[in-house]
Amino acid sequence: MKNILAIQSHVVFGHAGNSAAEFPMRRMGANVWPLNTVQFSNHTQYGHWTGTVMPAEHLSDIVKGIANIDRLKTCDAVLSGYLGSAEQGEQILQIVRQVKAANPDAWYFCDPVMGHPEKGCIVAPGVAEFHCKAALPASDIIAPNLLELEMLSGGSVANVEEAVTASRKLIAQGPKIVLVKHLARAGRRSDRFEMLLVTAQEAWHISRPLVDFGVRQPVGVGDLTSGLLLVNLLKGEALKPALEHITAAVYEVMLKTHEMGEYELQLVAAQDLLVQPQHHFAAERL
Ligand SMILES: Nc1ncnc2c1ncn2[C@@H]1O[C@H](COP(=O)(O)OP(=O)(O)O)[C@@H](O)[C@H]1O
Ligand SMILES: Cc1ncc(COP(=O)(O)O)c(C=O)c1O
Ligand SMILES: [Mg+2]
Repeated sequence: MKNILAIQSHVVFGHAGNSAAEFPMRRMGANVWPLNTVQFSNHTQYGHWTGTVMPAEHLSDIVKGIANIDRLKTCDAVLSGYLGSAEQGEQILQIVRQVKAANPDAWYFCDPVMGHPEKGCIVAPGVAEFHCKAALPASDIIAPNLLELEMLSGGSVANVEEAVTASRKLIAQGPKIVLVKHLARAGRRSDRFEMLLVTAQEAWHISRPLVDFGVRQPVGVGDLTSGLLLVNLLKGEALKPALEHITAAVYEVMLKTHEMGEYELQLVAAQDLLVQPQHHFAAERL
């Protein structure tokens, strides 16, 4: 079994951060150690929420406890996502160093959640800068959406070719794998949801149909996508089948959510489809 220390948000109602990724990662066969950066009532795209941002030291305190029972060496990957403060970022990098000292084969998978004010994804000040300056060079795998890719690479990205070039710019600074989770306006077609998986040698493009949710798009899709990719790669899947699986798995969740007329991702209802999707989308090598 692979063990993932998952450091991101927790929402009590609904699905975002660990509340979107923890169950699917377990359902895919990985052990998850959820370490929550915040505990909120609900995700921020409702416009208001209650709850607490964990003090930055809380993160290292918990990891110290795991080190004290000598289990840190069994950690195969650190996954980070939505942070409650920029100070938490510094603690996470310290934790990554500590995990890698205990297990030199462990990976750091960074989902650089930077916020999206127009969509209502609210992130604390300094978090975007933390991802650009500190998390990017420390990561082994990074999974930006289009806006995050532009912020990380320091330039605009208008099409697939530019997205590959921007991803390789990131690779030159640290990570070995870049997942562009949503090509959005830089994609080939506006009626499809497209992603890219890029390494120094390879680039894969994939697309799935858009499900019509109107203006109320489900949240937590990125967190689900990142978690599923990490599990696939930890299981030793090659890039192409890993990308194909996560594309179909997330599509099944979107379809189920739409079919049930819900706003929150229907992860429990779609759990079997998530592991064995009925749809298949073929990735194309660029
Ligand atoms: N098949 C699909 N049909 C319609 N919308 C989708 C589909 N897959 C993902 N989405 C939506 O696309 C958006 C992706 O958000 P974006 O900010 O680009 O990435 P991330 O979730 O990583 O932050 C989300 O609003 C999500 O609900
Ligand atoms: C608490 C929380 N965590 C995580 C996210 C990230 O969600 P997504 O996967 O859609 O980027 C959000 C987005 O609003 C959020 O409010
Ligand atoms: Mg995101």
